Amino acid sequence: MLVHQHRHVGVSHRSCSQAASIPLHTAPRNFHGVARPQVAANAPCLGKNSSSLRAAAQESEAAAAPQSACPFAGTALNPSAAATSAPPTDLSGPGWKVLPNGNVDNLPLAQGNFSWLPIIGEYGELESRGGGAFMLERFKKFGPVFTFKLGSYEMTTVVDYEAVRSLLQLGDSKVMTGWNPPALYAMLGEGTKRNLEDPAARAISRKLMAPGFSKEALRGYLRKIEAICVKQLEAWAAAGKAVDLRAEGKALSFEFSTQLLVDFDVPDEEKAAIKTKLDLLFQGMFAPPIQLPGTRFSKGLAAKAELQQDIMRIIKAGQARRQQQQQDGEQSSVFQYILEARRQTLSTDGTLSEQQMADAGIGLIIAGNDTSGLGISALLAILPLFPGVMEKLRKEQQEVIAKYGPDLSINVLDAMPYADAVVREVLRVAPPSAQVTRQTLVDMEVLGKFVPKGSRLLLSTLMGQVLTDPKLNPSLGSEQLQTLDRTWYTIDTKTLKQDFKPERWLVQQQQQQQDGSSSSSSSSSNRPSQLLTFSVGPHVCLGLTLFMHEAKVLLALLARGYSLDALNGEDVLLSATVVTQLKSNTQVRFGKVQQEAPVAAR
Ligand code: HEM
Repeated sequence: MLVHQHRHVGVSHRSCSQAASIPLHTAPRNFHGVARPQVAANAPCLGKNSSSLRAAAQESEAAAAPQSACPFAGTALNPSAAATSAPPTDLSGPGWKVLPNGNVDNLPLAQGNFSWLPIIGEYGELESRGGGAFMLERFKKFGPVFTFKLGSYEMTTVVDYEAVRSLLQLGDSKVMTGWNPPALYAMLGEGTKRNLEDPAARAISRKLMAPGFSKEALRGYLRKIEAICVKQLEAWAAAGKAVDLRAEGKALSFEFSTQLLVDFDVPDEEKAAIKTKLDLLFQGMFAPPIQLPGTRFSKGLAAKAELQQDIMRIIKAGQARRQQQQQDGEQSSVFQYILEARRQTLSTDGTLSEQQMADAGIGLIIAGNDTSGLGISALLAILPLFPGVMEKLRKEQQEVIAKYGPDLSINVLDAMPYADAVVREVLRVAPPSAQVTRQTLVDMEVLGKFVPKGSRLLLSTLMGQVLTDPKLNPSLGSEQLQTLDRTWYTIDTKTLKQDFKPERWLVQQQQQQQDGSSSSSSSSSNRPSQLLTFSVGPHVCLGLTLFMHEAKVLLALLARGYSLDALNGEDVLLSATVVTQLKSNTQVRFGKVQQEAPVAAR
C-alpha cells in the first residue's frame, strides 16, 4: 500500500493572506487576476490517442467515448509506462501550464491541508459536513486551488470550472495520468489499477469495451430498458404508498446492471444477496483503508471475496446460453460485447481466466450501478418539486407520440430535447460523482500555484458546475463568494428552486445551432457550459449514453402515464460528499394518470 509523502519540502511559500482578495470571474476570468494562458495553436500531441488538446477540446462527449476504454476488461496485454520521454515544456491551458524543469517562478504551493491524522486525514469532516460546505470553506480561504487530506493523501484540489474542464481534456498524457486511492484498487483489483493508471492498458481496455456502448448495442438494449422501467413503474404505482427513493433508485439501477451490463440469469433471492455485497464493496472503496474487524474497508474486502466466487459461478452457469447467443449473432450485454471483442482482437481464443472474468463483471457493475442508482434517485426526488417541469415533459411526450407514434426507438429518444435537458440538469446539480482524481507527471502551475510532479489532483466537477462556471455565474466575485454560507451546497428545496433550470441546456443547444460551426476552435472555446459529471475528453465515462437512454426512457414513460408526488416538504433532499446521495428519508408516491390524447403534430 502506498504511503503519503510530503513533497513540499524546500519550496518557498508566499503568504496565504492573498486569498482574501481573489478577483473572481473578471475577463479574462482568472481567480488570481493573471491573464490566462491560451492553448497554443500548435499544441503538441497529448499522448497515445493522438488528439491534441485543441482537438480534445472540440470533441463532443459522446464522440469521445468510443476512442479508448474500460478499466475492467482485465487485459493481460503488455502495457507501456506512462511517460518515458522528456516532459513537455510548452503545454498550457486555461489557468494552467507545464513548468520547465526546475523553474517554479517562486510560485506558492497550494495550501489548506493542516491535518496530520494518518490514514483518516480529513475524511470524517468531509463526510459529516458535506463536500460542498467543506470545499467552499477552503475555497474562500485559499482560493480555487487548495489542499486537503483524503485519507493518507494530500489532494491538490482544483475548483475552477475552466481549469478543471481543460485538465480533464488532457486525459492520459505526459502531463498527468489516472490515480485513485488504494482502497478503490483493493476492492477492484490490481488489473483495474493498471487499466486506470497506465495509458496503454487503458487504451486497450477502452477499445475492448467500446462496442458494448455503440449505437448498435444501445439499440439492442432498448427493449430491455423499456421492460425494466415499465415493470418498476407499475410496481411503484401499485404500491400506492411512500416509496423510499434511496433504496428504489438503486433497485432499478441494479436491474439495469444485471440485465444490460452482465446479463445475470439468477433467481431474485440470489440477486438480492449479490446486491448487498456490492453495496458493501462500494462503501469499502471510499472508506479509509483500515483493515480491522467491523470497518467498512474490511467488510468491503470480505464482500469482494464472496462476490468473486458468486460471479464466477454465475458466469460459468450462463456459458452455454452465451455461446448460443454468440452463434446467433446476438450480444445481450456489455459483458458479452467485451468477450466478443477480446475473442476477435487476440490471436488466441481470447478466453479470460475465471478470475479475470469475475473481476471484469464486478468492475462493470461497480462502474455503472451506484452511479446510475444515485442519478435515478436524484431525478425522481427532484422532479416532483417542479410541477412545471413535469408538465413540460408531458407536453413533449404528447408531441413525440403525435409525430412518431408510441414506440421508444433511439431516434425517438433523440427527439426529446427537454427530457434530455432535465436529466442533464439533475446530473449537474446532484452529480453521482462529484470529482475526478489524477496524478501529475510533471511540475505545473495551476492558477498561480506550484503543483509539483507527483501531486494527487482532485478536480472538483461539482464545484465547477454549480459555482465557478462563468457561463452560469458570470458575476461571481469574491464578495458574493463570501456571502455563501456554511451550509452551501446542501441541495435542499431552497437551493434547487434557485439553481435547477433544465432550460439552460436548451439555451445551449440553440446557441450551438446558431453558432453553426460548433466544431470551429473559436466557438468551442466559447462553448456554453458543458456537463462535467461524466468527465470530458479521452477518459469520458463509457456509460454516458447508456445512462442517458435509461433515464430518458424512464422519464418518457413516467410523463406518459404516471404521477409523482414529493412527501418530504422542504426537507434536505441530497448531500454531496465524494458522491451526491439522497438523505435516507427521501420519499415519493407514484400513481397512474389517464393518458391524454396526443396533440396534433405541428
Ligand atoms: C449517472 C451515471 C454515471 C456517472 C455520473 C458516471 C461517471 C463517470 C466518471 C466521472 C468517470 C471517470 C472519468 C475520468 O476519469 O475522467 C467514469 C468512468 C467510467 N464509467 Fe461511468 N458514470 C456513470 C454511469 C456509467 C455506466 C452505466 C457505466 C457502464 C458500465 C459506466 C462505465 C464507466 C467506465 C467503463 C469508465 C472508465 C472510463 C475510463 O477510465 O477510461 N459508467 N464514469
